[in-house]
Amino acid sequence: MSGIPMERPLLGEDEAAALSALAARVRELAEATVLTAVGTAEAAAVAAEIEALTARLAAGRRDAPPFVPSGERRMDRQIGNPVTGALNPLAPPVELTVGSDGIVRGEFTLSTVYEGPPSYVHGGVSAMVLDQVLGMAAAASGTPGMTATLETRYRRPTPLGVPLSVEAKASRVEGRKVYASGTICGPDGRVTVEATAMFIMPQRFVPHS
Ligand SMILES: CCCCCCCC/C=C\CCCCCCCC(=O)SCCNC(=O)CCNC(=O)[C@H](O)C(C)(C)COP(=O)(O)OP(=O)(O)OC[C@H]1O[C@@H](n2cnc3c(N)ncnc32)[C@H](O)[C@@H]1OP(=O)(O)O
Repeated sequence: MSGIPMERPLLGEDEAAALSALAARVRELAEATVLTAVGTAEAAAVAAEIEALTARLAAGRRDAPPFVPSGERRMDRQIGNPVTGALNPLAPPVELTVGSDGIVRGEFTLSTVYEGPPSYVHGGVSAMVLDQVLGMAAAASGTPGMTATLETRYRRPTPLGVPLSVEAKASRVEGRKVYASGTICGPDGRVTVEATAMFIMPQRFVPHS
């Protein structure tokens, strides 16, 4: 069992906006850190200032990432999610919409903090994005689940620093299992990564009938 409590505090609109703005600044900080050439003394001075800022934030620490109150869909509540969460500096973040056709779509740009091969996106980052998007497509089919399998096929390198699109759809539901597939495309519309996945609603979450 995880040591993080399942119960989540709910953020009000103002606090969610303020913390999302904070996360956006921290994202800029991460990229500036990867690219900085200010030299050792300045880097050490900035590190000390950041340590002090971190202590200020930690002065009011929650036991678990908060949620936002239920939006249009329950799955939009996880504002600390590492792919879609505006509150999480590690999230690009990828903004997703669910169409009436059940297709989950999003556009996003990945900065150099996600670099794998020089100038291209790390394959694990593409897999993480696809896991989330296919998982949301599974959930949109009415049967949310945990990832049981995820297969990625890297057709061509995914470029950093340019708009990418991602989409996914559930293809079939078999009891507690949902199958989904999706793609990431570059700005030219060509597929860079394809994925298929199977999600399983854990037995313990199935309501007893
Ligand atoms: C209501 C809540 C539901 C969950 C919450 C989801 C919220 C969704 C909301 C918003 C969408 C957001 C999107 C999120 C995207 C990211 C998701 C992740 O990152 S998930 C983290 C990574 N994945 C794990 O850590 C899983 C670890 N594995 C497990 O917990 C279990 O193994 C699990 C749940 C996958 C299955 O456990 P069992 O106990 O429920 O299932 P058994 O009864 O053992 O098996 C059922 C059938 O499935 C097959 N099966 C089980 N695991 C399999 C596997 N890994 N691969 C292939 N088949 C598997 C079995 O062979 C069996 O097949 P036969 O019915 O007999 O034919």
